[in-house]
Amino acid sequence: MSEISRRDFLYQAGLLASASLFSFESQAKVPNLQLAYSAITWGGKDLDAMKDITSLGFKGVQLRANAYDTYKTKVQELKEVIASNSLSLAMFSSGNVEIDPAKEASTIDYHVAHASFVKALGGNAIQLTNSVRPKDRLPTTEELKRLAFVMNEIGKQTADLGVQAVYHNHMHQLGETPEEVDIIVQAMNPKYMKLLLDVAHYHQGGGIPAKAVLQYKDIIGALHIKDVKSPLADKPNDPKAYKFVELGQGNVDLKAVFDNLQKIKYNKWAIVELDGVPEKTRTPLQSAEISKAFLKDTIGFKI
Ligand SMILES: O=C1C[C@@H](O)[C@H](O)[C@@H](O)C1=O
Repeated sequence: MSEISRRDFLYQAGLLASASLFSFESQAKVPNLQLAYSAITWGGKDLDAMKDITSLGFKGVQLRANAYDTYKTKVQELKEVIASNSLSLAMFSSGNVEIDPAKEASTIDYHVAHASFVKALGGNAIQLTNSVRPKDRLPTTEELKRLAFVMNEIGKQTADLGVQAVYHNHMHQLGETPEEVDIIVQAMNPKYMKLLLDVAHYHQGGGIPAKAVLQYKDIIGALHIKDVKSPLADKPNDPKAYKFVELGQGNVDLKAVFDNLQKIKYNKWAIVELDGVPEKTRTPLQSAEISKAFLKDTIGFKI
């Protein structure tokens, strides 16, 4: 072998070796992270959702408050369906928190009832959102702190049942921008409340989700792994228009998110979520397959 072809051979061999090392490393990227998928895409057809989610190899499911309405009087039936699909109930969308003092007792009772339901299903976490963002002005610091205060009260009571309450950052709610999220999170009592960091809502609110992973590493209780596209080609006059899309199809730097999850050795649920199929021609299962392919091929997960 001439010196040049020998050098070329060694170079190619080196590339191959580092390529296989890379794929090995990425498979082991966040070894203790648990992947779940949210039923929201199936629009209330939870039984179909669980069948599809299991078929794709995810280990957990997030159900929504509609499941409470349907199954509150037949909890065992739902528990058996979850178990027969070899799934865990990773998260339950418990709904909105009221900050009006007159509604404090009823909002606490509402979420505590959901927490009992979740406990009976074998789950241990509920997600809190809110619909109290003022329409005509920015929220005040007092309003943001008041939300944290009420959530702390909810979290205190659900903790007694063995259920962790988590605050979900969300567009058009209290906690849209990173600054608002920070005020809320700083006012949360970490003994009772954790953060569900939704990376797509956080990105759309102007934040850098990978940075938030490091910033909130001690208080993150769960993640929504999702992607969002903005602006939209069909809404050229609205630069703020956005839509949720399958993983890898939008603007969220998910690779950076997973790099930082690796740094913090994240070991809790990461729930893949897509609010609705972005293309009418696709089924929820087909959209989930696209996201799964991204997790395997780009992030390196073995699912
Ligand atoms: O409960 C939810 C409702 C959706 O609006 C949202 O995008 C999602 O993150 C969620 O958890």
